[in-house]
Amino acid sequence: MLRFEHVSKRYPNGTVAVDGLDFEVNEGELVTLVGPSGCGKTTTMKLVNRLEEPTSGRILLDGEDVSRVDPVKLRRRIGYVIQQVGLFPHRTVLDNTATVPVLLGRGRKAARQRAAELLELVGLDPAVYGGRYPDQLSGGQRQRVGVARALAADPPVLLMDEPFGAVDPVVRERLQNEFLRLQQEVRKTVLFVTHDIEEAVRLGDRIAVFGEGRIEQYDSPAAVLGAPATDYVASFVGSDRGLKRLSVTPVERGDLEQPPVVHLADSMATARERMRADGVRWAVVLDEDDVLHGWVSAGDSGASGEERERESVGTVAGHARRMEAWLRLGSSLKTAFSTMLQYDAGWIAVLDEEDRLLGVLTPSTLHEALRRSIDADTRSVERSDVELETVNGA
Ligand SMILES: Nc1ncnc2c1ncn2[C@@H]1O[C@H](COP(=O)(O)OP(=O)(O)OP(=O)(O)O)[C@@H](O)[C@H]1O
Repeated sequence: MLRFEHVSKRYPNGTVAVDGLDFEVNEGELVTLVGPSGCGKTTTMKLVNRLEEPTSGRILLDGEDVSRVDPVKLRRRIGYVIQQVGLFPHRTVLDNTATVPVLLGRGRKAARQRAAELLELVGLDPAVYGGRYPDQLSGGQRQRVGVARALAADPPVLLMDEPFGAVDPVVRERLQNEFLRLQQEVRKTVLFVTHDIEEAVRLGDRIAVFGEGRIEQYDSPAAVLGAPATDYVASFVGSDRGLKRLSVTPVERGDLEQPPVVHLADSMATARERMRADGVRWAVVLDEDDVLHGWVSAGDSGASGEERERESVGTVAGHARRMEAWLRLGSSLKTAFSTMLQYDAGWIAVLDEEDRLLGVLTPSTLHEALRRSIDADTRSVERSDVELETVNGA
């Protein structure tokens, strides 16, 4: 879809901003470019939409050399979102968003209709925000308008240069989540510049780690964190990369425990029987629609016969306790861990997309999943040790 072939850029003052870039971005892929200030990330972006021209090499968009495409036509195919959003201060949010469709010759009415849809898509109610002016918005809201505007021409490619750099960390995380959800819907080919490794890891399908005008590693987030290709990458991702890795390691089916499951309408005698059969002292409780309700305990094992008798009376509904912590399958181990801490819970239900219970995560299964993630790290270290030994032994 987008391909860099031996691309270099030397500015007239002699600065070599990028030096022999070779990489490819697939259609619908979100690639983050990460690296310290001045390593050439912004220049790389500007070469794509021809705000800068390469000194050597070429860039292909859908197989076509961008240097042969008229820059104005090219930029219609490429949305551009920058940190200083650059909204027109004297136009309303709706008109700002409709700017490009109007330029593209869409009727004003159709363009505004589309703009309203896009504002909706980025989480701004057009009825509330459409008539406001940019200075009547928060920084985060302005960024959303910037994203809506970039999407307005429905370009297949989006270039985003630190779009969430100017907002506080909480708003930033919200914008990142919203953007991920939006990207699931629109599936653009995205180049996203950031100097924040956490942001790169959260958003990227792949990450290009830049150092001094070159790509040091181009890989999945898990690989960049788990097996940094060079010392430079290792120091850039930080010594807490094991922890960062939690945010890219998903909860998998194999991690789940399967406690007995009972329904609110079941009798307690049935519930106790199931727990006894499984050798456990609690069961997950679902309501009549199979939606998570909570849990029920088998009761105190030291209870007298009479007490046990009482505990067995009636339905599960009379004994069940609420438990609302749950996760989707595929959530990160980091989310699992923080949910468990937040609810101070001994277990968390894991649900599928249709809210059906798939199993539960307990501290011990979470621990195993953490091990799985850390082992993957250690294995990659061992592998390089082995290579060294082979070299030394030869
Ligand atoms: N127009 C220019 N003329 C000369 N040098 C430039 C020009 N633009 C950028 N540079 C230099 O090229 C190098 C790469 O700059 P670039 O803006 O691409 O880096 P960056 O990784 O995006 O940095 P930041 O994260 O600070 O935005 C820097 O040394 C910068 O000073």
